[in-house]
Amino acid sequence: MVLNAQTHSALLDIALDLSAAMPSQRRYQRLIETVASVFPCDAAALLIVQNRALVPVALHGIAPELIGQAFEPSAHPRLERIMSSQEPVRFEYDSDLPDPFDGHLAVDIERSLDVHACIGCSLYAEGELVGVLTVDALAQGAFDQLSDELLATFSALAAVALKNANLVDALQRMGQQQQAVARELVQEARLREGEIVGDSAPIQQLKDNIARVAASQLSVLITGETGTGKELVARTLHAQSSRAQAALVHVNCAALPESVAESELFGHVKGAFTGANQARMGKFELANGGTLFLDEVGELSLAIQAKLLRALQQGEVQRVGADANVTVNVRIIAATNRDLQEEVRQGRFRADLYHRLCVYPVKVPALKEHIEDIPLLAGHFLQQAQHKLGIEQIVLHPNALKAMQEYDWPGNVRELEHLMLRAGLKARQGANGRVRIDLEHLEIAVGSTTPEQAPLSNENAVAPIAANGLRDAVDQFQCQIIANTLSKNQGNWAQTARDLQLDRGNLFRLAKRLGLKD
Ligand SMILES: Nc1ncnc2c1ncn2[C@@H]1O[C@H](COP(=O)(O)OP(=O)(O)OP(=O)(O)O)[C@@H](O)[C@H]1O
Repeated sequence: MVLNAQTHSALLDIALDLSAAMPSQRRYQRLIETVASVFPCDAAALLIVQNRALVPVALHGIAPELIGQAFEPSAHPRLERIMSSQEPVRFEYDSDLPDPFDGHLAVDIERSLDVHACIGCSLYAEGELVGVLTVDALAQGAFDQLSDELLATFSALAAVALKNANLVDALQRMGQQQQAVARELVQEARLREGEIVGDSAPIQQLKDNIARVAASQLSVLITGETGTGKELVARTLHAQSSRAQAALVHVNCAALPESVAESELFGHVKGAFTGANQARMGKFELANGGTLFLDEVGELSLAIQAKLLRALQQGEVQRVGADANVTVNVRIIAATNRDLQEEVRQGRFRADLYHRLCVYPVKVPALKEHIEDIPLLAGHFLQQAQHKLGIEQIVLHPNALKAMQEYDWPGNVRELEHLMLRAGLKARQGANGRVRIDLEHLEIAVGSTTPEQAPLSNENAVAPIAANGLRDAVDQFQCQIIANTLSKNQGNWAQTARDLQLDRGNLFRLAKRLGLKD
């Protein structure tokens, strides 16, 4: 086959395009334009096989609205003929098989349809039929000089181009699907695990601080008012540390009665005391290789503080009743809402323990110090409320937001979290699907009255009978009472159960049924 310079450069163009990164549509159009520039034709079409039909993806000299339409081979005998042959098919100028593009060709070809030349090539890539290329010309015998060899060369290149574009499309689709799945997973993980929300300067500084110390093995003391997010900070710190794959063991020092504190922290051997029927690991051993989070560390008695200090100094623990020590490799993160330095001054906290714990102090700001994060935080908690309460969409009225920005937040972020859940519950009454939280749904009085001081209005006390009947109204009323009491008790379920004179297990079950608890 002897190629002239124009044909040679056209083939080269197609070959080069094969490896170039470009959108499929552009790849197809460049291919058909190259074909049209080499073949003495007035119209050309590139069609791909999709669900056994042929779909035009690039056209030259044919009405562009045909792109994307499906041509069933059974209804278009010329296309059927081309598809069933692996050689180029030349249709006689007077062939009585109808042209698939009848009525859509450029005007002058249309007029001479009965006397035009037409060739079709099936496009095979790796033995698979991927498409069809057709060329039409006004002039009778226009393609007589074209060799089958040249047609086959173009067809082979066109087939590979189609196959490539299909692959790229499929990969992109897969990529998009994977991205969507990944986005969902991230969203889910965020909702489950919790992330530090906020982009104010104090929160940014907090995040920087966490990132800085996470990679080290230093003991960290997290301080801040109640509900500011100290536990969340501890979890984030552990998750960003090299111990992230190991356990984060949480010890609530405030809930550790003196009598069992030593055994809880260091474990015991069988028979160490009455009722010790089995040996048991303490929290230190459980956290071996990981992180031990001593929450509310300021509540520990001086006696336990002494034992804790010894364990930290020696890197060893002794189970109650045991003779030998066990070596442990534990990173300590402690948290308190007390002013520990003041506690040291008052003789209630050991100075040496304080210095061991406070190698790297991290202070979590009170919510009133980063009030500019309220919109982000409120949005975050409303999204959670939306999930918990099965609401389609919750929006916040600007007046409600303004009131929240003027409020004092003595209970900090936890108070905001509970307020958003309660407001969602209230606003949901009688609404279907979409819910808007207005000022009236918030229990904060403008002028910084705390919720506890706000009078319990009739509306708060008794939920109106909802559209869904008494059962729904009772549920909503119970929800409201539990959420209110929980908020008053700063999220403490045991105290809430006591206040409501309910057994804790019964309260948990009820809260779960009402969607207040996971
Ligand atoms: N910046 C924040 N972004 C998202 N959620 C937050 C943030 N700060 C706190 N929270 C949420 O507020 C709630 C209270 O936080 P957390 O329990 O960590 O507070 P705390 O300071 O440990 O409280 P306490 O001193 O009473 O133990 C949690 O549900 C936590 O996920």
